[in-house]
Amino acid sequence: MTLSPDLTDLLARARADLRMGVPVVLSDGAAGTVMLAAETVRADRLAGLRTLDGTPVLAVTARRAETLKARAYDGTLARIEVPEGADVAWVHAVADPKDDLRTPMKGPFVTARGGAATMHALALALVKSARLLPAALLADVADPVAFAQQSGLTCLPAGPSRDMIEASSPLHRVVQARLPLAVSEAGRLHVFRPEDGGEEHYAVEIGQPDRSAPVLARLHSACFTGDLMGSLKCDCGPQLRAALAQMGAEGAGVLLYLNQEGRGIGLANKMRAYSLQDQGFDTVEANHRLGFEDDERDFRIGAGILAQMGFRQVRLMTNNPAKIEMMQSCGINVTERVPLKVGETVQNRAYLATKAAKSGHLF
Ligand SMILES: Nc1nc2c(ncn2[C@@H]2O[C@H](COP(=O)(O)OP(=O)(O)OP(=O)(O)O)[C@@H](O)[C@H]2O)c(=O)[nH]1
Ligand SMILES: [Zn+2]
Repeated sequence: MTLSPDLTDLLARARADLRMGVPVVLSDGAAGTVMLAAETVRADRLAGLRTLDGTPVLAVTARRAETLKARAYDGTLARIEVPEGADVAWVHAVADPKDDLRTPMKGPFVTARGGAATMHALALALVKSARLLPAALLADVADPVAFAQQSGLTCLPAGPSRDMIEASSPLHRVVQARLPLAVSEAGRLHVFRPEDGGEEHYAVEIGQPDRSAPVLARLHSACFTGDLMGSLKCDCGPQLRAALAQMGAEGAGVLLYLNQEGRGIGLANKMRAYSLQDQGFDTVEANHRLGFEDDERDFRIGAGILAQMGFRQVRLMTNNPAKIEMMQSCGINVTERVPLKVGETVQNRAYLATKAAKSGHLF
């Protein structure tokens, strides 16, 4: 039926539900699971989860499990059994590292071994894509489709949903218009929107770059604190302005403003990482303690936008070799790396040094 939501719509709904604390049902034919985001779970919903067929488990990433000293038998994740008396505060304390140093002895945790962890991996991919803490509560349910219908919950087919989350949703240009800028009056802004209702991304085109020659390009990831607030903790704001200035001076270029705040974890999680940095952890350690990888960005998004705009060769303004590798593997030829070394401050010196030492940044 064409009026019914398709899988893309259901995924967008599921993300919104999880952010509100509403459960989502994952179905694999006859078997199924009800999931909740650990960050937004409420006491009544946790109690509801306990009335289902299976004992609830809290799925966390292997990164978070490492900090918690919980055994991760499933490779990239661990299924922590939720003890009988555990309440919402227990769930939050396991998922969120903010009080780890004050209360280091959270365990011991019992983690599940054997059996499939496919649903758990999907649940973690979903909460991550909803920009929540990477932890989810799950409990089995016998007839998932009927249960979802009775309870008015969004029901996702597990296999195809995972593929779609990992493939990242196709982007379409919705509008473009002239945007005179301080660096160049010949500016244009293009807005790209993903089919799954996720974050929009923008491209600022300066002048009329020749599509048959390498274009001066910058893939800039959103940084609310650095780009807009003038934060001294990173170099993003100066990098953004320096890139635009160089494009203005050369008369042509393209800057992608990708809404991948906090290297893809979202602003709330980035602020959690900042809070951990105030406890003494560096930028990479903070991400790991939260349960994320160092960098959760999907650079295929940027490559896809460049290709849609007709750019196949770039002179890429970056200090990050991973961006160059990703562009090349996505079919964008990086003919030259243009260094972007600006904005070092007393406050961001250690941050930049960590990026050089642990993430291979070139300074
Ligand atoms: N998780 C996390 N994200 C951060 C932190 N500091 C800055 N960011 C984010 O890091 C990203 C920086 O993006 P970019 O400047 O495009 O990328 P880069 O990897 O530094 O590479 P180049 O700037 O191209 O050399 C932005 O999304 C910021 O919001 C931090 O301490 N933790
Ligand atoms: Zn920044």
